[in-house]
Formats: sequence, structure tokens, C-alpha cells
Amino acid sequence: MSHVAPAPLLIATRESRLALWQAEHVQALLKQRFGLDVGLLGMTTRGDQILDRTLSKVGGKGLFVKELETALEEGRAHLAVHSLKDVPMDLPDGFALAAVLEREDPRDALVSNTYASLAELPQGAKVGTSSLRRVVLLRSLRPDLQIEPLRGNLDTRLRKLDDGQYDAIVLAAAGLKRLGLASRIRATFDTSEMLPAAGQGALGIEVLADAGPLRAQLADLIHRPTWLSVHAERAVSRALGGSCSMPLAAHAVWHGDTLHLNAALGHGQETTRPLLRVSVEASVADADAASALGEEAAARLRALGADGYLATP
Ligand SMILES: NCc1[nH]cc(CCC(=O)O)c1CC(=O)O
Repeated sequence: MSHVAPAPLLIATRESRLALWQAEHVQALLKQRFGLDVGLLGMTTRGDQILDRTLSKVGGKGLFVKELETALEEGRAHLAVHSLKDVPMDLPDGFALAAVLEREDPRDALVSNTYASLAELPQGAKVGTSSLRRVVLLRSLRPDLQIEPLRGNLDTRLRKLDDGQYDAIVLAAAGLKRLGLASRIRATFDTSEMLPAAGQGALGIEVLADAGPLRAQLADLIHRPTWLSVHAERAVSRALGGSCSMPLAAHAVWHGDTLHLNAALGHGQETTRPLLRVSVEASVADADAASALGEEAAARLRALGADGYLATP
């Protein structure tokens, strides 16, 4: 490798257990693959400080990302590691997604101390989640459930369940597995019933767009099937306006050389509106083709009436 990296390299990271796990994972990978010594720059973001309020009302999930980007911009750190699910569809000018790593389990999981599956939950059971996507999908599966907001990092959410505030909660399987909490999973939702969010389970590494040599080196870490899948998924969201407050699911899987993309859109306010669902597939060889597949899914959602679902409240 002839790339000369600026030394010492620093990864900007949030300080939740999951964010630190993810940053340390990339730190170890950079050591193992390139012999690079990389440090961590822990940061508390505005997103972390206001977890008690509705994030979408104060700037959205992008708040978790923005302050890490500022650290890159100011040269205090050189890369940022994110759960791709939390990364806005369009990065601000001057930033680039250098790599996406192989996806962990993309599915959602049911966690409960009493019930072993969604089907076992009694009529009207109280289920915690703050994801609009999970709310609309749960509602379509079990209209009787009482779905209540649930915020905080993974440990906080599990504590609220253990305190008895909910009969069950829904979390990403990936986060639980990464933190060694897989034993808390009582049931994993099939993707056909709880379609994952765009990018769920995948890690993204962000750098300054003009970080030439570093960016080129990180490109070696790209897991190509995941890279193409998440381009397709994120393109659906981008084509529909990209807001993280939109109850949108988008999930792509490979069957041989063909990428199958499923997307679903719910109505955030009107509970009587049916979910809109589409499936598209194509033989996809590059990121542009993957994005085109995502745009096709978005166009089909529009043909089903998506515009009537997207109006801001
Ligand atoms: N929105 C929070 C968030 N962002 C990423 C993950 C972990 C899973 C992943 O990497 O997709 C979680 C927790 C959750 O949704 O339960």
C-alpha cells in the first residue's frame, strides 16, 4: 500500500455503547487490514442530549451525524462511523460515504420478558417503539396493540422494558447482537412482515470528500453486495423526499445477480390508510443501477398514491 495516511488518524464517534462498539470495530479493521493506528474521539451530540423529545421535531436523526461532521470539517477527526440507518440520504456538500461494511442482521426483533412472539401478545398489549416505520408496520400486523413512544439508547430502552413500562419493545436485531444482547431477542420478525429501514444493520464510514488517499484506502473496505443494496434502499427514500420522519421501509436482498428491492410506505397520521407496498428487481452491476432500482420503487409508490402520504403535518 502506497497510501500515506495523516497520522494519527482519529474516528469521531458518539459515546453510546453501540456507537463505541461500531467505532472500535472500524478501528480494529483499520489496524488489521492496513496496519493503521487509529484513535477515537468521543463526542456527545445534540441528538444524544435531546433523546427525550421527539427528534423529528428538533432536526431529526441527522443531529447524531452533524456534530461528527463538524469534527471532520475542523480537522479534529478524520473519519466518522455511523449506523447507516441514521445517516441522512444526502450528505452535506464536502462529505462522502467512503465505505459501507458487510451488513449485520437487518431484521427487527421483539424483546419481552413475558411474551415469546408478537402472536402471543394479549389484546391491547403495550408495545414500545418510537420509529414511525415500526409503528405503521406493527399497526398493520396487530391493529389492537397500544403502541407507545420509547426513546433512549439501547440500554435505556431495555431498562424501561425491565421496569415494566411495556409488555414488549421492538429493536433492531443488529444493535442487540453487536452489544452481546442477542439473548434478549424473543422473536425475530421476518422481513416480509416487518420490512427493515433503509440501511438497517449496515455501518457507514464518512470522510471529507477531498480526503483523497484516505478515501481511496477506505474504499477497499467496501462490501460490494451491501454497498449496492443500501444504494438501492437509500434511493427510495431520497426520491420520496428523504425525511427520516417518514414511515418508510426499504430493504434489498440478492438472489444471484439480481437485486430484489421491497419498499413500504405508511401514513404517519391517518391510521386507516393502508400500507403501500412495492417490489422491484433488476440485475444490478453498479451503484448507479442500484439507485435507479430505488427510484423505480419510489415511482411505483407514487403511482399507488404515495404523494398523499407524504404531505407534512
Ligand atoms: N435508530 C437507532 C438505531 N440506529 C441504529 C441502530 C442499530 C441497528 C442498525 O445498525 O441498524 C439503532 C437501534 C434500533 O433501531 O433499535
